[in-house]
Amino acid sequence: MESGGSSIERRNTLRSDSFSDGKDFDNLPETGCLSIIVLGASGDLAKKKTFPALFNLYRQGFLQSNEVHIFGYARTKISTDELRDRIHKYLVHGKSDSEHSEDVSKFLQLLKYVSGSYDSVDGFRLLDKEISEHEISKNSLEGSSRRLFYLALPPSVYPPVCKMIKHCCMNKSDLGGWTRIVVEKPFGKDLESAENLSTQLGNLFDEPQLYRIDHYLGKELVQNLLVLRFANRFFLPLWNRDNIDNIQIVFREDFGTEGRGGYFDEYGIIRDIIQNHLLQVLCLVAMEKPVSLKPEHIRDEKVKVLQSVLPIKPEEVVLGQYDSYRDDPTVADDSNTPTFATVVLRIHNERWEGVPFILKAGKALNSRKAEIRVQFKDVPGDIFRSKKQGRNEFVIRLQPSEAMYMKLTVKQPGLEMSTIQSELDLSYGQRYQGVTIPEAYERLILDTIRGDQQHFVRRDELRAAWEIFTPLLHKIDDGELKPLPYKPGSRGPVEADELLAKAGYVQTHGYIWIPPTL
Ligand SMILES: NC(=O)C1=CN([C@@H]2O[C@H](COP(=O)(O)OP(=O)(O)OC[C@H]3O[C@@H](n4cnc5c(N)ncnc54)[C@H](OP(=O)(O)O)[C@@H]3O)[C@@H](O)[C@H]2O)C=CC1
Ligand SMILES: O=C1O[C@H](COP(=O)(O)O)[C@@H](O)[C@H](O)[C@H]1O
Repeated sequence: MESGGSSIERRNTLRSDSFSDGKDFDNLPETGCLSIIVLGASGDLAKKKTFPALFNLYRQGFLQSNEVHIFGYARTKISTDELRDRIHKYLVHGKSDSEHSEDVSKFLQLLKYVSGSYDSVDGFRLLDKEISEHEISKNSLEGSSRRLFYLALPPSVYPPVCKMIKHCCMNKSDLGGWTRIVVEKPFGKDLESAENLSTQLGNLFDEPQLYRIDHYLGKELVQNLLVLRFANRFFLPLWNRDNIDNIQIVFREDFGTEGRGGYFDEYGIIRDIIQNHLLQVLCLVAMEKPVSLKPEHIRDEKVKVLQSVLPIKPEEVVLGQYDSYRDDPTVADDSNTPTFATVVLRIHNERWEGVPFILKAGKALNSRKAEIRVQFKDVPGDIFRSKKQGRNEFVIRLQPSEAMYMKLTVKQPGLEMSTIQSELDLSYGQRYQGVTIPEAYERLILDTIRGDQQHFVRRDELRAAWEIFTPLLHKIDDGELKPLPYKPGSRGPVEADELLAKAGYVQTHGYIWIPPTL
């Protein structure tokens, strides 16, 4: 297929080659029907992300009407038709062709809503009955059916819900069937609470049944990181402390907590973005080459990176809170919660000793983007005196407008021998015209069905991630560290830029990368 071809091929099988719940199912084809159960189906994530992702998988042929049924479960008392009405507009969002609307109505027919509480046997028995009826109607052999429970719920209810699933909704798995549980972040609030949650879930399900989702791991350019690093000769010799001066991993949003103030005030930007999304990206940027692409080999290397991170120094942290944040009635008037943070992490190993990894995230800033910026050291013996032009940088723009570009110094075209900064630019919109880049949730749900845990967070990874941030978070929770005020629509506190410069980042003045237009 040409490199600009269809992003996902239609497939008949949902089987992954790389993994199978720790059991040897090689001789057991997955013939049983598939039930996907979205718990918290009345909520924000379910309507905006989970159902649309399922719809896109259906539309592309990854979920087949003859084998899949989708159940919504929540306390809210609505009918199946009301649930269909609620999610309809999120499925058709931005699309209008008639073929699509036919797909939408067929997809909605796969849906069934069951109402019940999260800790009652009655609700879950009813759910199990509905799932079993579906399995029987599809002539699915006992032991071969597959059940995927997606917890689009606040983590506080994970333990009772998992207990109920274990108690009332497990199927037999001796003929290749399975039961898997997908849990959303935040997985805990600190090391202790996360371990507590992991233990409660671990007492009910084996690790290969648990899928801790971090949707940044499903983003196209995050998935590209290992390919870039380990399939290109260019990068192999350069990717180390001898050549790289500093690395920034940045998340910026140009809107505030909007409607999620209550949740956010309890967690703050470090728990919401940095401890999970940005740290996962850091792992992929910094890890050593895994033995193979097997999920366990990759996750082993990620854990090693996390375990090599040194304790965070308070002087290498800048926190901020945007001015109108506390106007939200769901936010405490004296809230100490940061909506912005810059944190320098240092990795104590042979490859990265001395290279600061600067993680920066903020809400209500002047732009929306997420990117990785690798800044190289100055050229030794600079005969062109090109240092003033700025350093080489390799930038991976995760969103919006996925791209990667290399900032480099070239001769300015013309008669004079002068230098200028330019770039080698791979902008996806231009290079891969007509290709739809799948949504992160789409890929990750497909992985859960295929049983591929590569892009999910393993328990020891989670533990190591909390070990890094818990001391800092406790200092913030105790009011020992306070966020600095910043204006909504700004770059955040100026102190953050000062910290960046102190860590070694040299800004190129006068250069700006403009994504190419078609
Ligand atoms: N929304 C988003 O953009 C993102 C969300 N997440 C995570 O996904 C999960 C779900 O998020 P989201 O959909 O926004 O959450 P919601 O607040 O919308 O909750 C989802 C559903 O859970 C039920 N619920 C809410 N609060 C409680 C409670 N205290 N006790 C029991 N049930 C409750 C409600 O259903 P009912 O009352 O009908 O039972 C609600 O519709 C969370 O873990 C969140 O952190 C992660 C990334 C992004
Ligand atoms: O997990 C979260 O992510 C979103 C940002 O996701 P993105 O894919 O749009 O970058 C963020 O807005 C939210 O606060 C956080 O919980």
